[in-house]
Amino acid sequence: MSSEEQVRLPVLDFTKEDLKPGTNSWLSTCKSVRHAFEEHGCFVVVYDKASSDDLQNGVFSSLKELFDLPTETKMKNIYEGKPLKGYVGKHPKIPLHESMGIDEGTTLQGIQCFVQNMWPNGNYQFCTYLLEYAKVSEELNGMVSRMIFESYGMVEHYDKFIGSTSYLLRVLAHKASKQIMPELGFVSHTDKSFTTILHQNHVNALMVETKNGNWIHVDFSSPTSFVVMAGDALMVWSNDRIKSPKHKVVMNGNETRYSLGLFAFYKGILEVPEELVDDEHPLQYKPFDHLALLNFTYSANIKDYCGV
Ligand SMILES: O=C(O)CCC(=O)C(=O)O
Ligand SMILES: [Fe+2]
Repeated sequence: MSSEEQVRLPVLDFTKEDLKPGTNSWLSTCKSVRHAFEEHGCFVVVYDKASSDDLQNGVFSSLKELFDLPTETKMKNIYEGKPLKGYVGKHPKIPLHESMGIDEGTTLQGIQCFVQNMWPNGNYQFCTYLLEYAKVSEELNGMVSRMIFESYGMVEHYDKFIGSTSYLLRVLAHKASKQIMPELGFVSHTDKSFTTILHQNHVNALMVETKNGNWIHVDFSSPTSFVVMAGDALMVWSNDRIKSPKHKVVMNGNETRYSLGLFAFYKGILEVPEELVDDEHPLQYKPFDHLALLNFTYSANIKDYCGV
């Protein structure tokens, strides 16, 4: 095995009791977050607020129940004019993949609205478990966002930023491959979000491209593990200090993989802060409307959208 193949993503511990703004462990974690983002574009976080057996079993059995619904029902997950939020499945290039977006998925209203289309008589368990999980994921995203601002010396911008953030929760199912060889579950892409928080059941399948162009497997099979991923908007905001990494899902083995992604979007115009422009880092991007990027063609390069 070459040394490159042994590269692993950093694992940051967010379970420390005193991980609160102002403490030494907060300050050192801020540094680790910035370093991990700049080196890899993503990292694993250990966070135990959603790891109880009850919540884990509740979330993943709810997702099984959801994806076991008839395709016609799942196709009712439509958000007019917002193609990235609806149902995706039965795609000939990625037959193992199915996913659905839950707009405003960290609110009871957002989840109820989604549930109404799937189960007209309601589904109390689905609402309760998904909301509880989404809240933990949002909390984790808030901590990471604050650490980003703080680590670049701009903590005063955090409150406005997080107050204008909206969330898309995407739930995904990847069936086991029937082939002996590993099979592509979801094509290589970068996220359009500012940050993405990923969680999954015990089935690993995520691969991330390293700076050197090699693909590595990401193990986040523990109930306490999350992946934090930089999206294109963070790449823009950081003026290319942080690169949004390419990633894909490759299925191997004989179990269905359920995963959840919380995608954070800024409701407004994002621009590179002047503090992040200097001789070494000339301005790379024009200000851009983050939510409008969602409707820009999926495969487009961010440079085509708002590059200088
Ligand atoms: O299922 C995963 O772990 C990744 C999903 C993903 O990359 C996405 O939905 O953008
Ligand atoms: Fe992604």
